[in-house]
Amino acid sequence: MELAASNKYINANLDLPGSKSIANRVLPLAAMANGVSTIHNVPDVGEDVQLMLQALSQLGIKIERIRTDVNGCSSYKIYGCGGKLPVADAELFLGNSGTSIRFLSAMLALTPGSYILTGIARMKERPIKDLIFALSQLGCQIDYLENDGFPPIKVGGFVDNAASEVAISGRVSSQYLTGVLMALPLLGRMVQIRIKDELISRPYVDITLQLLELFGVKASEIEENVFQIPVSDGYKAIEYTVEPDASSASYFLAMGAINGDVIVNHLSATSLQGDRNFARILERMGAKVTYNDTSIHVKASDDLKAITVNMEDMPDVAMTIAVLALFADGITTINGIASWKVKETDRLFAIYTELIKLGAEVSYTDDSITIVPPEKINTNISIDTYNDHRMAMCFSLLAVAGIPVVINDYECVGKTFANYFDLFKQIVY
Ligand SMILES: O=C(O)C1=C[C@@H](OP(=O)(O)O)[C@@H](O)[C@H](O)C1
Ligand SMILES: C=C(OP(=O)(O)O)C(=O)O
Repeated sequence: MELAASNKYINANLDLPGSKSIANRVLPLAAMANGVSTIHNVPDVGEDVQLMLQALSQLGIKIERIRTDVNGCSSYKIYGCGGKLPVADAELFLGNSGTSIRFLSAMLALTPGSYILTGIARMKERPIKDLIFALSQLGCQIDYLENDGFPPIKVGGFVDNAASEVAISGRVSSQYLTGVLMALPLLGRMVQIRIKDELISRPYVDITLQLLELFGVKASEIEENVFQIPVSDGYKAIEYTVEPDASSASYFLAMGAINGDVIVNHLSATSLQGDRNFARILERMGAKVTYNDTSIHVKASDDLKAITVNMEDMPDVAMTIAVLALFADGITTINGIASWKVKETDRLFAIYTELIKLGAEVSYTDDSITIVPPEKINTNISIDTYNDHRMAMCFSLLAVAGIPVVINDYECVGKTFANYFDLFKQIVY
């Protein structure tokens, strides 16, 4: 897709689609709950969430679309199975959705049925070993069907061994801990989970803990990195509205910082998602930022300036900062991004390669990237997107900064935001 340079001052007031991370927690929790839940603002524009919905209906969960909400979202009724899935044998295709495969692997491993979980070729390169190792401590039976440590896997034949403590690594992905936290309340007894090394992407675990509480299970962190699941009779049904996706918001807030005045509604300093803090990074780069009760507002102010920043808590929107570095005065260093290598693509390689094409001087280590912007950014460059939605969305910012660019295979945005470029064109041109 060719994106012409825009010199327009961007004025936008946006209602964005619901959060993938929240939807992909709430939907399986509602599926396992006792009773019928109603969930609003579920993004139909995101393949990851559609794959989760599809998997749940394959497992026999009744799901009813009851209403169309704004911007490609719907409200659904989820008929919870009270922890007893109607279908005991299924093969689930989960695309390249890390949340779907990690959360469902954990939940299904602790139920009596037999299930295969698989995905696209890249999914088969994304590690899952640390999660499997934790689940096997509870008596879960799990086999790797192709390569050790990676999907596809087969889970089945769970026999509870009454373990009261599980140790898990949080160094590669926080999604493993989230999966275990979501699955354990189904056992109904008290269990402790201990992080045996370090925990990256911590704000995502906070989303999990807050949502578990809404579903009636108050898991607590009894000491740093030790989590306790209480005795419970499972999840209760809820009515809930999914917040807009704060990672998707980053592209529009960044447009405000480059050349505009952008308001994103229904996100605030108290939103569940850690990426709510993205605008605070824009503020450090020189944008004028206001957090209101029900919106985040970013306005261009001074020229953008380079910063050194640790993005371990916000790995997804760290990519947005990497592109903004092109327009910032000085040298940007982003630390805390080791997890980039195991996401939709090797994001370290992808970001490095595409920034170089644009004329930047870029270097990296295992968990950092340093970007020196060129005097003049190369125009009309074809940006490869590596089947990674965020590559397409963050490099689209070039057009907003007045640099014409071509985004190859732009349809990859469908993973979380199929209508991204429709919205982009509406507000940028
Ligand atoms: O739990 C979640 O919803 C997510 C956690 C993060 O992954 P890691 O914990 O693997 O960094 C993030 O990158 C991903 O987009 C969504
Ligand atoms: C890393 C991501 O997704 P996931 O791990 O859920 O596939 C993402 O959306 O940037």
